[in-house]
Amino acid sequence: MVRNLVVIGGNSHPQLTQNICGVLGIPPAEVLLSKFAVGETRVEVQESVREKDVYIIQSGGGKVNDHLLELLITISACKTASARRVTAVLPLFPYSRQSDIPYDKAGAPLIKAGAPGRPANGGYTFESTPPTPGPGKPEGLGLMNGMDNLQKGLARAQIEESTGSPVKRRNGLPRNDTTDSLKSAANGADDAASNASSKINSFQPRPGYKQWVAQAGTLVADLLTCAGADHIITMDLHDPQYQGYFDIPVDNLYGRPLLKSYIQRNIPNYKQAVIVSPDAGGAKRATAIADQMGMEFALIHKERRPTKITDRQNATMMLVGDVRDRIAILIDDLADTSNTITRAAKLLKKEGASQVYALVTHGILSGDAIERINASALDKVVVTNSVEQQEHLRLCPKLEVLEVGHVFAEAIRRVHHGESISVLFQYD
Ligand SMILES: O=P(O)(O)OC[C@H]1O[C@H](OP(=O)(O)OP(=O)(O)O)[C@H](O)[C@@H]1O
Repeated sequence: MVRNLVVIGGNSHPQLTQNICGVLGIPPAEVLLSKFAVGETRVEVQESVREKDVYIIQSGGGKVNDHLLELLITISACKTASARRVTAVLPLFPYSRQSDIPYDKAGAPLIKAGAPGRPANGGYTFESTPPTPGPGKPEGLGLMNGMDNLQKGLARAQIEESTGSPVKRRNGLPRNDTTDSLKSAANGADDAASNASSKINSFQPRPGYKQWVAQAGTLVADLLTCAGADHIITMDLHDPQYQGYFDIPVDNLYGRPLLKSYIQRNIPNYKQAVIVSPDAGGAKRATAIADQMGMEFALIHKERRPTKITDRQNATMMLVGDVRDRIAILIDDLADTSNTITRAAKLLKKEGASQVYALVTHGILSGDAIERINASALDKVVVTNSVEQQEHLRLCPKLEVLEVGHVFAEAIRRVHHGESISVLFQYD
């Protein structure tokens, strides 16, 4: 029996909200989620949430920016309506792939070359510009400027003291007669100062400083907290360290038990199959499954770390491991354009794999991902319904969908009753 628990579903995945509420045995709360003609989101919570434990379900696929804003407004609406606690349930966490800036092998940000002949990273340097002043280092421009102003001021004070008249500044005001040496001292000081200031005016920071890649992951974490979220529930975060961006509890559920059970039930003689990670980033995730199931593991190594689709298409891929005459099972956290899994499947078939399965927690499948899968060497693609899959299922005969509603329902029930979440995955 769940008391004082309210579940609100956003527009991103009404079916999942229904499934979760079905397991919990409560109806979703009445909310009006609409838009003004201009496109602004409008949220009306149509029942009382005073002193209630509220769970708002909003996933990260589809119109991700609209859904995020809708979630923020709904959190804030519940908070200001005196909800006791508000938990944002994000089956696929939006922006979690942007928790760091893209970088190359040397650790420098990947930025466009600004001009012909400039190195691929745009001439990025780890040196700060202007250099930090310090013992034995040349003075920075800022410090020089300060010193020059001081010298100029002192020279002027000397002239004024000896002549008893104010010295004309370089602004066209009448100038009193002064001794040549003092005049030249003052003018010299002015020249030095104006040289320094023209250096500042013409100062161009190095290209690495002009480019700034937004760390949207940090901002999204802050926005959720500022809107009033007290707790986050999500699944298979792209980068589990992203939890550290929050100063509220984050429960990162695993999709692993669902994927493992699919393998056990549906892949014939699965112990002879090979678990494959399509890139180094997902190796930990895939080896965890291979180890727990006593299966072999292979890795596809991408020659360089790509950040754009075009980069990914150009990246060289090579297989580390043996898949000849065996079923290869690709494991990844998400498929967006599906470029990663379709290219990996092509390579695995070339290396002699008899069949290729892709088991992916979040089937975002944007743009022409479905067409790409249909035309690919993949035999089967298995995703969870952390993102809406009805339309994908209609278009893709190779697609199979695993239900996650009961996992989120159980997590909500446990959080509501103050029970452990980790025991949920203790024996997976
Ligand atoms: O379907 P796609 O459009 O090909 O995208 C899917 C890939 O993107 C993500 O990794 P990402 O390339 O962001 O980097 P990482 O795993 O190296 O962190 C994800 O882990 C997949 O491997």
